[in-house]
Amino acid sequence: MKHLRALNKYFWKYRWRLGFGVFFVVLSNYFNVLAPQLTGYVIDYVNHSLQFNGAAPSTDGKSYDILIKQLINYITTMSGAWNVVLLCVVVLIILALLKAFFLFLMRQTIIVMSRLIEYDQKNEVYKHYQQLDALFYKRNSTGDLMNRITEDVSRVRMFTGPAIMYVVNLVTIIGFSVFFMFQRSPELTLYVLLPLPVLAAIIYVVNQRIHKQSEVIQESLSALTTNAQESYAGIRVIKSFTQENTMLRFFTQNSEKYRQSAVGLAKIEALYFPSITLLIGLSTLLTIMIGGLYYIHGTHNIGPGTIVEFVIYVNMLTFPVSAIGLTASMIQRAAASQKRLNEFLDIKPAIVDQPMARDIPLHGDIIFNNVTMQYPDTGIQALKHFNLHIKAGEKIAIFGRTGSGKTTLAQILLRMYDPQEGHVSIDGADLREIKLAALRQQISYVPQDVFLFSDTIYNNIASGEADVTEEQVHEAARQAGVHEEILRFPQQYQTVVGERGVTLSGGQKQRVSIARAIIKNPHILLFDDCLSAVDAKTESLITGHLNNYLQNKTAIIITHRIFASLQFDRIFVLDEGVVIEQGTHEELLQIPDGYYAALYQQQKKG
Ligand SMILES: Nc1ncnc2c1ncn2[C@@H]1O[C@H](COP(=O)(O)OP(=O)(O)OP(=O)(O)O)[C@@H](O)[C@H]1O
Repeated sequence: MKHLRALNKYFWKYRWRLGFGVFFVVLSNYFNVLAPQLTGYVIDYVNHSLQFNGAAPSTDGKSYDILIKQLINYITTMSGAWNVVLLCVVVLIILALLKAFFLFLMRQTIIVMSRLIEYDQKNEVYKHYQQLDALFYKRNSTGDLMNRITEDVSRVRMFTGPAIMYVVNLVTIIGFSVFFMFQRSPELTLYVLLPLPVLAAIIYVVNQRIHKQSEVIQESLSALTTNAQESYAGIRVIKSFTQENTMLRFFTQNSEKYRQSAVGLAKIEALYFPSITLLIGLSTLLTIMIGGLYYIHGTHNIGPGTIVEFVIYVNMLTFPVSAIGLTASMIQRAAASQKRLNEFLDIKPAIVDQPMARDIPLHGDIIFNNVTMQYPDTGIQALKHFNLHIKAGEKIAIFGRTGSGKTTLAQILLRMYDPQEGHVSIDGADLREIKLAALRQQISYVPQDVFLFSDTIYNNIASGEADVTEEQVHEAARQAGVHEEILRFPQQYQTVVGERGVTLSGGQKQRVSIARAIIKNPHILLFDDCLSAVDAKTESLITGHLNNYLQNKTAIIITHRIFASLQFDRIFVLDEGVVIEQGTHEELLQIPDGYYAALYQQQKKG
């Protein structure tokens, strides 16, 4: 339950809605409990007036609510049982309407509040997800992240809405009805309420089982979501390796686990409701039996009216009491879900703005000083005492075998990870002294694994840049050598890419991604193997454009290909996290058995 304390800030925010909601529940239940008193009285009235020639029964020793008392006073001045019955029917209808009206207002306040909290909470979780660093995303599966922001938030809503409503309803209805029952006959009340402790015990035991089972269900649902999400994302691989059946088997296994636990829960719940109905039935039976005995023996001032009144009270208690279990399990599930949400919300992103961080305009004098980077989860040392100095305005290329640390270098420059040792600075400022947003806004990055949003090509290129013009988008696409191809699509720049639209080729995606980087027009550009999927002709077209575009910019181009038409000031070769060769193209070709020279010869032959 302590996990739910995280919701207090929302309850405070919506305190007026909550306060009014509780008030409406109280009012609706108040009008609800007046009905049995009036029904009891009218039965006694009819009974008495039939026996004593139209005389009203005495109310001595019987206490009624103030409103009912007023009505009874008025009734005693009336003549004719038929008129009294008619008046009582009208009053009962009015009471039912008042009850319904306040029930409506109760839902309008408490349930609406729960929807508002759900909305706020989803935004809070999403915002927090956005702030978390790359390591967090490595450690947690997408299915799990999705599950928490959807399923867990929904379960918490069941607490902030229905559960709170049921609890307030339960407390007020029990409070009101037990109060009036006690006033009427304490003995009969005790007998009628006798099955309640048994009910509470059953509810407790069953709820423990429901809670355990719910936890199992939630876990298997997470596994199932992850499983399904990976199959959709990797559908091309699955199909090309004809792994559909294997994936289906895997999904069916996970699904079977979910089915078993869900069916288990349904069985427990199936037992639960009949037992409650049985115990409530027992209360009704006790009311009629003991109330009947009192009436026969003429004791306790009990007549048929009181018996009917008690039967209505007992039935009135049926739903709220049977909802105890449901409500308790809602609260337990919400607590478990909020615990899962808190686990993520309590994670502090490792990469954050330091208090002294500033918004510095960057030109691109980049220094890696003795940088060692070890990935925390794998323990792999990707850079080892790595040194590199790139002067502002230089264009450098980085070569190296796969896994030599090239992408890691880019990740560190963007502060996706902070190195364990050493310093990285731009224009003399340590990366940690530069505001994260300022740093990332001033570096255009084209990643190795291109990602485009399911949106139009236009929006993908313009992404994030508020005031770009159409001409700028077209020019960026021209520079990236993809403008002509975009114009060939029927919808041109309005073509939707991805799941809902056209699937772009690998090379087209890379070039749209380059156009997206170019449009930012930053001083520093970081291209990670971003021309690997284009043919030689397109490559020389793009590198030709880039030669002009990159003038006066600092560019780091990570690649496995030697571009004939792109002039680099210096070239570096990495191996196992250190620089093993550096110099100009000509200098590197002079290194006997050098990696670069060998690559050049190999590509020349090709
Ligand atoms: N997020 C990560 N978590 C753990 N280990 C990683 C991570 N990213 C890379 N590594 C490891 O760090 C080493 C360097 O990887 P990196 O991606 O920097 O190589 P690379 O030179 O860019 O390779 P490629 O040319 O194939 O892209 C590799 O051994 C890799 O397995």
